[in-house]
Amino acid sequence: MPSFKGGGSKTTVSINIPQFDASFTGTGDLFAALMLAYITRTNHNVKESLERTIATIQSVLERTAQSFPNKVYFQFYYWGIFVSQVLGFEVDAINTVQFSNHSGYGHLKGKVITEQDFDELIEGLKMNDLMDYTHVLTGYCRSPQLLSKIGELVKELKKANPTLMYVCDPVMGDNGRMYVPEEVLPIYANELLSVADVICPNQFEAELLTKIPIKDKASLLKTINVLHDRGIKTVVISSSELGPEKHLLGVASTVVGGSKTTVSINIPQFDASFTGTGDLFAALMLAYITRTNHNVKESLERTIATIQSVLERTAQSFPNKDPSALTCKEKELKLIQSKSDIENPVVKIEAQPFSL
Ligand SMILES: Nc1ncnc2c1ncn2[C@@H]1O[C@H](COP(=O)(O)OP(=O)(O)O)[C@@H](O)[C@H]1O
Ligand SMILES: Cc1ncc(COP(=O)(O)O)c(CN)c1O
Repeated sequence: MPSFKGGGSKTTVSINIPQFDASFTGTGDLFAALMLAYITRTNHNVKESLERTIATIQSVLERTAQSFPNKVYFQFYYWGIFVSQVLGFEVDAINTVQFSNHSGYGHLKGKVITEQDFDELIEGLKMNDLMDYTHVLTGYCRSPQLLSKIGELVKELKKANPTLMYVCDPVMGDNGRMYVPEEVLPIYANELLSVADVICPNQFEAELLTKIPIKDKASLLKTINVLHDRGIKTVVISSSELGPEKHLLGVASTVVGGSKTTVSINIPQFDASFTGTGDLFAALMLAYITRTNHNVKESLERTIATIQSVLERTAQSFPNKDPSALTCKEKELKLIQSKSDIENPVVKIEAQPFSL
């Protein structure tokens, strides 16, 4: 029964809530967050806030019996989580780091989770029989020991569910610079690639993994083939510098039943560098590769369409500023504002068969 005392006049309202014949966990959290939103929107109109909050929770509880077909398991930071949820995946996330902010800012405070922390979380999931994952997506991780454990876990999960898809985003660096300890490289190269179904390095990361410098389309194709030869079904280079002027080139390649399809896409380049786009890319590819059953052309097109609209909205939020002059904070990706573009991306750029 919320009550508001403002300007001397008090309003108190109550609502009858149809009761479900079960008890749920999480509804109190939901209630508080919804009341916060509606009290803000209505400027403390407790009647409307209570009504909308209860209406929302009632519909969530009604829908709770319908479950999603996919249960994704995430191991990283936050950008991809929202995208996966919007695209219909139920997400369990383990933050491999709990930082105050991403590493693009001048200062970084916080903690990297330890192997013991990780073991405890996995133990709890196992004790409750919650390890029925359909997908695993790994991203930013600074600890080689932890990455190695994640590799073991993926093997275990695959034993339990042979159709589980593991998408490995080997987050190590960009533009010739590593931003994680270099000890993670051999773990990706020797332990994680062998269990990955999909891998999505950027150009620099692909070079690190294969030791092949990518200077032209031929060396790019060679890199992709080396990664396929390691048993990876779908290899995606999220961006390379081989596009036409003011464009990046993205490439995706898949081998199904012995036949290979490789496509590329020209990505209009913004005059700024953003953080989180690689995370977004991996989460989007996971969703579309799943939906289209490894149709790399459609997956790459929809992924790029989505990211382009997120970046446009991000850059346009300061229309009087040159994108290259935006601060780190101003460049935080406008994900929530892009929810409908994430749900229904409009493909404007077609991917083409990749040819030399
Ligand atoms: N400056 C940019 N202009 C246009 N698109 C970008 C830009 N930076 C990133 N992207 C988009 O984000 C995707 C992933 O970025 P990329 O740089 O490859 O990953 P990472 O962040 O892991 O280095 C690219 O495929 C591209 O669509
Ligand atoms: C915490 C964290 N997570 C992930 C990333 C990777 O960012 P991106 O998706 O742009 O590759 C970074 C960038 N250094 C980061 O600081």
